[in-house]
Amino acid sequence: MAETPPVPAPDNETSGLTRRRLIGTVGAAGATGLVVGAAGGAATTALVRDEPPTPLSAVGSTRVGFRGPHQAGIVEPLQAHGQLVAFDLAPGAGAKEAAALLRRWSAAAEKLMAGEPVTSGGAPDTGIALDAGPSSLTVTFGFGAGFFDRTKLTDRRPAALAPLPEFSNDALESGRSGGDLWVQIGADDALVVVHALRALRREVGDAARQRWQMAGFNRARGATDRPRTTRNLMGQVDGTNNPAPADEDFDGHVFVPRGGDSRSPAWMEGGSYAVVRRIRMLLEKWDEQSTARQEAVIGRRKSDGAPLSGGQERTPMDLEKQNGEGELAIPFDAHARVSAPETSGGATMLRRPFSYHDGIREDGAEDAGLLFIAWQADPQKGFVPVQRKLDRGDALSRFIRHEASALFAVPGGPGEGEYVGQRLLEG
Ligand SMILES: C=CC1=C(C)c2cc3[nH]c(cc4nc(cc5[nH]c(cc1n2)c(C)c5CCC(=O)O)C(CCC(=O)O)=C4C)c(C)c3C=C
Ligand SMILES: [Fe+2]
Repeated sequence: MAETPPVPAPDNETSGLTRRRLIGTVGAAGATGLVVGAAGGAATTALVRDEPPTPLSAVGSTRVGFRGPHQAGIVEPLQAHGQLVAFDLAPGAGAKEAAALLRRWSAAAEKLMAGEPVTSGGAPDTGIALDAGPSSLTVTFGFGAGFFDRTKLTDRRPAALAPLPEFSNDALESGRSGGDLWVQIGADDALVVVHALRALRREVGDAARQRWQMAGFNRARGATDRPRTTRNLMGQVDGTNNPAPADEDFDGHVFVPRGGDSRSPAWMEGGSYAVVRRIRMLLEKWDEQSTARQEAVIGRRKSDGAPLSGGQERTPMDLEKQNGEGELAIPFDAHARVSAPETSGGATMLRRPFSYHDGIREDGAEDAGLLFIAWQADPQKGFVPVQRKLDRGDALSRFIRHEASALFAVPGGPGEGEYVGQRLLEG
């Protein structure tokens, strides 16, 4: 079937992230690449809703390509649902078992991202997504530092994958940090995400054990009336000053260059490094602050994300501007000022987070915050210098706790006939 151009997803866009990986939309249920439930999608819908069936919308039919220079799930617009899962290789599993797992995972991910069912070792598809389209599903795979020891590929471990330094504000839980292997799953439908999660987990077999899992969400496509950057659970517009793929130096900031560089071997060409931080928001304390105080903490207006130096959301911050009292309009310790490349020696990362809300903790506080995911060509030129500065003097740090941390080398996207990580495991 000839694929139609992708349908824009205005309310999911973040800072002009393009949909360049989106290979198109597929037509109404029954079209190539879509799977209709055993009883027929139309009949099922009519039975449940007592109304005529609606055609598959852009939300369900948007499909992202699995193959390409970069893995999917880095530059695509934020999806409404996500699962982050880390695994450790099983005792006794080495490079051979890891390569077989990555081969199985890649085959499954390609089918899942096309909206197709996945059978596993003779077991039929679980059926969880049988009547859904691909729903912008992306599956992304990464390697933690321990992977290279367990597979005896230590000499191929990138220098850029060195452990992150400790920060004074960290309260990290080891059980929810680190991991040999990482899978990021995102889609605009929750069942599509869980379908992918279960299909990929079934492929693991004896090769690895799950270490941790985190579920997240963003605003759903169609939930707002015009293009907007997403909001986080503090109510802030979050993502405005992300680098955009159209920026001249975007690839240099986010992806490892052709042939690698001094801190990344050639097998990482087209790849990126994902810093994953589970950051709890102290929401009760945050809610006690006036809106003016909350805005001063970030340096931007809560209503529309405009900088406190004036203008609209996309107006560049004027870091010198003073208010009527002769104070800096964007305070000295405002989060947006402290983290900006202009004040951090040009350090740049692409932030692509999910929010999370896991209920109430034992101390009665909300267990909610941000699954912060930062993408960069080298963490030493992105996350690390910025977090060092934030750790020293960020007004936001009084309202957040970093509770889990991981760093993964995410290799480039697979070429035709390749599996993800093949250049590492067979190169
Ligand atoms: C080390 C990197 C960063 C961490 C950790 C971090 C946590 C964090 N941030 C917000 C909310 C906002 N951040 C904003 C901007 C912003 N944040 C970082 C880096 C980290 N944030 C950067 C590099 C920037 C961009 C700075 C710039 O160039 O202007 C904003 C403002 C809007 C925007 O540009 O996105 C908000 C809001 C939270 C809630 C949080 C931890 C929970
Ligand atoms: Fe931030």
